[in-house]
Amino acid sequence: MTSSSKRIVVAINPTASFGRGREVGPAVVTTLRGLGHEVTSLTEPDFAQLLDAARAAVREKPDALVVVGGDGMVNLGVLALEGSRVPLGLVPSGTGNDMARGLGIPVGDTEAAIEHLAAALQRPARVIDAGTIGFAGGRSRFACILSAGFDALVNERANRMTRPRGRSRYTIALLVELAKLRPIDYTLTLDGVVHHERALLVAVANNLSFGGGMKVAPDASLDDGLFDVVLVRPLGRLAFLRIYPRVFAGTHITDPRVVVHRAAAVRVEAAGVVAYADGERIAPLPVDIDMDAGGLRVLA
Ligand SMILES: Nc1ncnc2c1ncn2[C@@H]1O[C@H](COP(=O)(O)OP(=O)(O)OP(=O)(O)O)[C@@H](O)[C@H]1O
Repeated sequence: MTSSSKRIVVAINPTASFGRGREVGPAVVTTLRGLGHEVTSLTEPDFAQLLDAARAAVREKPDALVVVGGDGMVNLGVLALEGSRVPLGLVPSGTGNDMARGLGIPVGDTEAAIEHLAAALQRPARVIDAGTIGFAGGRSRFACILSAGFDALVNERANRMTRPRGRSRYTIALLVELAKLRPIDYTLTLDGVVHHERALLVAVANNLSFGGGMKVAPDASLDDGLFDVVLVRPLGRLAFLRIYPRVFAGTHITDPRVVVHRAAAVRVEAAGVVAYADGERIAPLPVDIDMDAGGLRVLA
């Protein structure tokens, strides 16, 4: 083994992106072993068992935990690494892959992503922020974006759909939900200040995009110790459809009905709304979100 050889745990979601990236996990393991690293490969029948296995592996203090999948697998990594200084590596093979986009990790080119990881393993890890989420009966963590409102409904619908594959699934889910568009009455507490807001969505963002490159919080920084809290105030369906394509470029935030706050502690309350984070279902509101500044080390 060379002096730069590392002990690496690779946690794989073979079902990411509807199983399209099934070969990515084995390719990561083979390539890293070929480079002389000592690799433990983890796959389990479901997310909960994989999280248990990853947590057990992290207790052995490996040099890195690498996740292979989409943002849900980033979420698994963030949960498994709570309280640990072990860095998180990522080879994206999911549908949205928004964390990889935010970190500058190649998306849609597995070979390039593995090369990027192999190079990052030889550098000090980058320190970024994470978020903690408190809700009735539990707590969780996230790295990308917590959303609660229209976008979460779209996410929920897109997750239930099996086709079309890729980003257009989100567009179709969006159009279906758009037909039922209703403003939500939120109570937001931002660093102790209470705001009552009628809005279509609230996104509490560490990373800038969700849904496969939709830059809902284009100015969000992964290491500024603050969340960008994006609100979209009520819009008619046509106005919403006009603004929607602008989210891919992030230019929607110039619309006066889009409001961005910055805060480190956020409470989101609204009746009958479920919070999603990193594309995973978290819990019905209310949720309390706290900044964990510098809480995550990443290989990027
Ligand atoms: N064997 C398994 N291991 C891990 N996760 C699994 C497994 N089977 C199903 N899943 C589910 O996969 C989801 C995570 O998928 P992931 O984020 O990796 O890919 P994706 O949804 O295609 O991508 P993205 O989140 O970037 O859109 C979780 O909700 C998890 O419950």
